[in-house]
Amino acid sequence: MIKRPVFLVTGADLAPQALALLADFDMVYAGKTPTEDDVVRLCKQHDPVGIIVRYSRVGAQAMDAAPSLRVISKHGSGTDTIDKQAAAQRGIQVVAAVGANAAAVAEQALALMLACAKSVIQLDQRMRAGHWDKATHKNVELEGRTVGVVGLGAIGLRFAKVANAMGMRVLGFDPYAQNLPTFVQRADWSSILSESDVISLHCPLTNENAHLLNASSLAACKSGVLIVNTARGGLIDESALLEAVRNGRVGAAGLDSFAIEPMAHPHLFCEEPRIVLSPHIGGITADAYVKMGVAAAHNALQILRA
Ligand SMILES: NC(=O)C1=CN([C@@H]2O[C@H](COP(=O)(O)OP(=O)(O)OC[C@H]3O[C@@H](n4cnc5c(N)ncnc54)[C@H](OP(=O)(O)O)[C@@H]3O)[C@@H](O)[C@H]2O)C=CC1
Ligand SMILES: O=C(O)C(=O)CO
Repeated sequence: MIKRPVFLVTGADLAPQALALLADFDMVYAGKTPTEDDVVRLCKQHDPVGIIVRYSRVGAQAMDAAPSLRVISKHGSGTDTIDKQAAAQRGIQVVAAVGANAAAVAEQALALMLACAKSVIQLDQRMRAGHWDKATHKNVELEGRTVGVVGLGAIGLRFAKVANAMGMRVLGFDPYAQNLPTFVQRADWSSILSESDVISLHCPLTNENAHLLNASSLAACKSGVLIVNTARGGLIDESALLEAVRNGRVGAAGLDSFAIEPMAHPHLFCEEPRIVLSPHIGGITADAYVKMGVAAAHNALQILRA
């Protein structure tokens, strides 16, 4: 029997619509949260022509373990867990399904911003404990406030558009984006820090921006700033953020991404009611899951068939 080419998926499953596109391939699944070693082992065992990255790191060792590997296709947008330099050196192409989960993540960022501004989780917990804080608590009104959007790509621009429709002034920081829409006012980093009432991160994690928000940048923020991070945990120094929430420099933080995932439990973030948490789920709605799978399969096939 002729052996069919293999796709390795670093996750437990793919949407049926994506699988239909890959019907000519044998599929191998690395499980729910595979380690880099799992990926290396499966590459050695199955020599895939393509890897669809849902979760996990894919480094040089995995690439070297799969001589047939030609494409690494991200089931989503951020490619920070893929060693792109090692891939380029080996002639392996890296592609991403940018845009497939943009609506989902922009909505998650808006949900976290609103949860922070309106103390949604905190007040819910207080009421369940028998408190009625109407006379003592004041929420933040977002209309007329300034939001600093960091990264003006598929997600950042969608988020910015809705924020602007809510009456917010939108400042945007992105050294690479061109032709910004009129509702975004381009700003330098120091203006983002000094003028924003809300800062929402929507840029990739790269070598140049690790700990973009750290003790010194947080100290330059407006007192009470709301921080939203649906991008990557590594963009924030988490200890500095925790300290800034505790001392009130940061009014509240809504986080969907963490330096280490899954986030450890117990974690100091869980002790702070003004930190709202979600388990890196922004990009995962039922609709986005299908769109990401289809785009990841389609992108990989385009490369294999070129
Ligand atoms: N929470 C979740 O589930 C999800 C999180 N994400 C995260 O969101 C990020 C953005 O996604 P998406 O909008 O689809 O990606 P895009 O590539 O469409 O947009 C990112 C934008 O940020 C720019 N950028 C790069 N470096 C910096 C920097 N140092 N400062 C400011 N801007 C920068 C990019 O420029 P250039 O194109 O030149 O690099 C690009 O314009 C992803 O990289 C990922 O980390 C994405 C999807 C799901
Ligand atoms: O698309 C991405 O980058 C993600 O984080 C998916 O969850």
